[in-house]
Amino acid sequence: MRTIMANGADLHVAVSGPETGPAVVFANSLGTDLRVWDGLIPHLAPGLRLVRYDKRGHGLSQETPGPYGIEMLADDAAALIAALDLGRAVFVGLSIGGLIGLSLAARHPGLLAGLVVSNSAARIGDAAMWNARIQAIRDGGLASIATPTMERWFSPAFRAAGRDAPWRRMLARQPQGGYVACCQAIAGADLADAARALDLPVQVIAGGLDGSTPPDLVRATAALIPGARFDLIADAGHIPCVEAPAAHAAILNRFFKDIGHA
Ligand SMILES: O=C(O)CC1=CCC(=O)O1
Repeated sequence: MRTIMANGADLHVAVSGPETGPAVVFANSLGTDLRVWDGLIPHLAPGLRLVRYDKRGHGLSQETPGPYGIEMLADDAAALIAALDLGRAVFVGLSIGGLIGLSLAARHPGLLAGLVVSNSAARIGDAAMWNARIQAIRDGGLASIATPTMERWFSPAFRAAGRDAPWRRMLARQPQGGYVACCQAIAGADLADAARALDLPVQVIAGGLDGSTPPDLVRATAALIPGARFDLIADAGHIPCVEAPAAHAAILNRFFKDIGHA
């Protein structure tokens, strides 16, 4: 177990692969921790230096008092990349991780060789939606929102097979204050202008059965980003690294190869 002090928060990280390999940093979604990438890692091309981390207020990372902002979470990621001396990394962001990636690319372009925005958008939901979710959590805790969350995260087939059960437990065990603080960060984030101004290779990925960031929303964000590629994983929900890890990794491997990050 390793933690790194980054931008005033002690962040839990998992680092693997050769020290000199091109670096890839993975930022996971709201209500998950870095284990969300476990099934994807074996499908990735060899030789990469892989860095997974729990964002502030999630997993084993420090839960500092909220509210958080996307810029703060992006600066956390920048501090982590600098502390690990990764050079120019590819940042792979899932959902709120994608918002963090868009902000990171805008605020710290020199740190990145490329960006993957997976199951995310320049703007996710609106303030009323996030405030209602925060209120529901304050009233009933994270377990009380687990069923509708699983319906947004995973396809009907995945849930019918009971494969959502461990992820339901993962959601319920996240620090409640950290989850709420990240909801506040998402509610305040609109990265459309940042997306339009990006000047780096970008891969955007959507899940055909995503109930949180539906494919049309993700595609619309891809259309904002100059030169961005877009791919759809038709039979996956919001978390394709869990539900369709081989398909998710295949898109990442092709992107890394095409931009010479391999
Ligand atoms: O709706 C959800 O719970 C999924 C989600 C939205 C932003 C994020 O990171 O995850």
